Amino acid sequence: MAAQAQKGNAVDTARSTTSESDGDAAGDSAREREIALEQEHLDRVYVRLEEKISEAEFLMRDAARKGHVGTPGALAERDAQVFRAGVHLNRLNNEYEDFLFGRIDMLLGKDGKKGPDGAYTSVEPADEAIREDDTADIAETLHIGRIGVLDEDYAPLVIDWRAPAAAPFYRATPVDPGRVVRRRVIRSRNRKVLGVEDDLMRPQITAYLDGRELAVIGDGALMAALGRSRGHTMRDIVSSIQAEQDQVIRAPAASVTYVEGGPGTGKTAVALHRAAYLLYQDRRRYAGGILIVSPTPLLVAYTEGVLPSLGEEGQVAVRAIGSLVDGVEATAHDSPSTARVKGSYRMLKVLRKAARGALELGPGGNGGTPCPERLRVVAFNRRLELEAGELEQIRRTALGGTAPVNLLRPRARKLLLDALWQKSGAGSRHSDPELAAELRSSFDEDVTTEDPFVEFLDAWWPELTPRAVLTAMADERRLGRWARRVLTPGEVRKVARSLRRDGLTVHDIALLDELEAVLGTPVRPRRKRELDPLDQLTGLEELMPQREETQRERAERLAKERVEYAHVIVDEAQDLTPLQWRMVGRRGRHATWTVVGDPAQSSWSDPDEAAQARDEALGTRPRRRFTLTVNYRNPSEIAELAARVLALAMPGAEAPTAVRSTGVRPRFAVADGGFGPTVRAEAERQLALVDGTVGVVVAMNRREEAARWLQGLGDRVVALGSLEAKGLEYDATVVVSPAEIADESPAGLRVLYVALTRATQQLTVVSGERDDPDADGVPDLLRD
Ligand SMILES: Nc1ncnc2c1ncn2[C@@H]1O[C@H](COP(=O)(O)OP(=O)(O)OP(=O)(O)O)[C@@H](O)[C@H]1O
Repeated sequence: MAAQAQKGNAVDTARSTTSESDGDAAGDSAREREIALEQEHLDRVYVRLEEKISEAEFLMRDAARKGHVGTPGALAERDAQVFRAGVHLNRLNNEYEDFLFGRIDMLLGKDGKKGPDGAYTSVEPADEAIREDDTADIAETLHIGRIGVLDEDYAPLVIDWRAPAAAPFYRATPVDPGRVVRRRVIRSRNRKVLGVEDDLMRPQITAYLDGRELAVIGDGALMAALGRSRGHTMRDIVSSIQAEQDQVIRAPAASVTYVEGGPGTGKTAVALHRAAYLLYQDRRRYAGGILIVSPTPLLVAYTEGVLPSLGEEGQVAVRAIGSLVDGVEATAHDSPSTARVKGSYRMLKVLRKAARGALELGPGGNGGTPCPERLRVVAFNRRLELEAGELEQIRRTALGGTAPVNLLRPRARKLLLDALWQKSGAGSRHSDPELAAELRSSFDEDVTTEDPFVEFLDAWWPELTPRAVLTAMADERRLGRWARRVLTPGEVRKVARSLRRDGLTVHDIALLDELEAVLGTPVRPRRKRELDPLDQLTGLEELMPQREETQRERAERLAKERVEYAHVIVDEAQDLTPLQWRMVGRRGRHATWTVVGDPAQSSWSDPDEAAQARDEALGTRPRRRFTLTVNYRNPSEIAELAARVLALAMPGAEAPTAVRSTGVRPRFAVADGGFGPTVRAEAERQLALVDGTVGVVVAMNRREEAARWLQGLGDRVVALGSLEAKGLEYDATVVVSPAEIADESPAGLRVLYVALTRATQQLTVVSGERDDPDADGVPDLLRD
């Protein structure tokens, strides 16, 4: 269903002035003329791009033939634009709908200076740009696209969307238009221009381009974009970024950029576009990688296509919070009360004790070879022995302080040798210190080359893995010991029980990462990787006839090898637990940060504790704060209903302003008996009404049941647990039993707020008995 644009003041963009009406013949021919003009330009762009790819191919062949062409850095520098053009052209043919998507027509600037991309730099118009009779001439026209393209005379055919010259395309508003008179969004596919949508920034003047009055076509690009139906993946918003979003995307990368905004304000979209922008601004700096932390694998999958569509993927790792530790991937959730314990600061003490305590369990931590209770060796032809009590004392001394347990093994080994040396009595034989030292050293060699000593050490001070310690914590009695005076017996029971289950949960990943830090990894000699001079060229492999590794594969490999990043972007930051903040913080100790979130959507029950952890992870770096205020996802009818829950969840919090209205009010249905038939019927109804996707959101413990209710309805409909709905959106949603969702956890009302704000067009709320629906089916929690 097409959404109707609401001509309100909510959007920080121009409302369009339409100089034609639908079906009007003059209007149609104006549209066709404008489309033909843009087609001409697009054709020129493709001719130029093809020239550039030929250049790129030649260079590549040449580079491969010669084996090397200067230092990798210099090569990358010199040819980066050529390579990128080639890569983009390759993809353009297959993937990109809108390579060239924008245009701005501008007045004469205050001065005649041009920037490196060939565009005039002045933001404000010259005094004489507008004549007294409110007419003006267009002095400069810029086309905006996914990459910059210069013609043979170095004049800009297309400006990269991230270049400073493109900023007016996003920033200009009727209130503050700068030099922009008309902003145009161009829609194309397969090299064919399909349509144009214009917004007038200075509707009060009559502007001329080449002696002809400037045409204005269509109803505005934003509304067209918002009305489109949703698929299983997110689209980029590059052609309709709004001014307040653009401020965030282009904010300087220093320190911490902190962005808050309600549901649907574009936080995730902005975060992804910011990653692409930062890479464009300073590719060398971000060669250290950008990490985007996402709350769920579903959201990672949903947003996966955005960066490639912006021409970026190699240096950006998008990871779910449950996949941040290499080699493990967790998707299962703990119950809210268990998650609360596992994510809290209190676990730090428990983990430190567990890491030390697990040593006593011998190699494997749990059940394997038991920890030996005595050490017997022969040295200098004497039998020497250390008893359990002595060993215990040595262990305690070795463990003093806070150093990582695995790194203390050399210290423990030294203490053992000291004790054996003492027992041998050999120390008293020589008073000459040099001779004594020599004797000691041959004693040590004697002992340490003996198998029993080596075997003893391996069993008595094994190298512990985080996984082994976590497994050891699954024993309730043992965990009780390690958590004494920190967790209650009930909490110990819950944590131990959850660790006994198969597979790891999302919250276990932060425990593993913390244990990794507490245990430490002994340094092992690493094999040096040979440096291939061509290795640093992005996109190279796509042009080489025999590539060995795709860009994505290489990105994955680099991500695995990488421990820290140059920039960290945290999406849905309100949900990170203290331990998760510590885990993410370790990956960005020297990074700059972008943190986006909405406290009103937090599913974490102790926001103050999480805020403290966030502040610790981000350190004392100064914060630059932004607030996004416009909801681009929900029509006002849905946003109004959700705002009722917001008022309960966070009294006084302000909801973002919905930018459009569909005239379709949310629907209420009551399930008599079981939910299954009603939910299925409502989902079927939604499927008939919308072209895109339908999401059915239920309390977490009903997920599997809900999947069964929807069996056979096809892949346009999905069942989701309330926590999985985070960040996602659907054309239509069915929210099942608000009361169940709200009662799931202390943060349940905020989780319900998330569930109610997922739909772009239609929302149905299904109530059960527990929801206490009124005669209209409106559940208690959603009544005015
Ligand atoms: N400027 C824009 N032009 C077109 N679409 C936009 C724009 N800004 C946001 N959107 C669309 O609005 C929807 C919501 O955006 P996004 O998911 O980034 O919001 P969010 O703030 O992260 O929401 P939530 O907090 O609920 O997860 C997306 O479909 C996005 O593409």
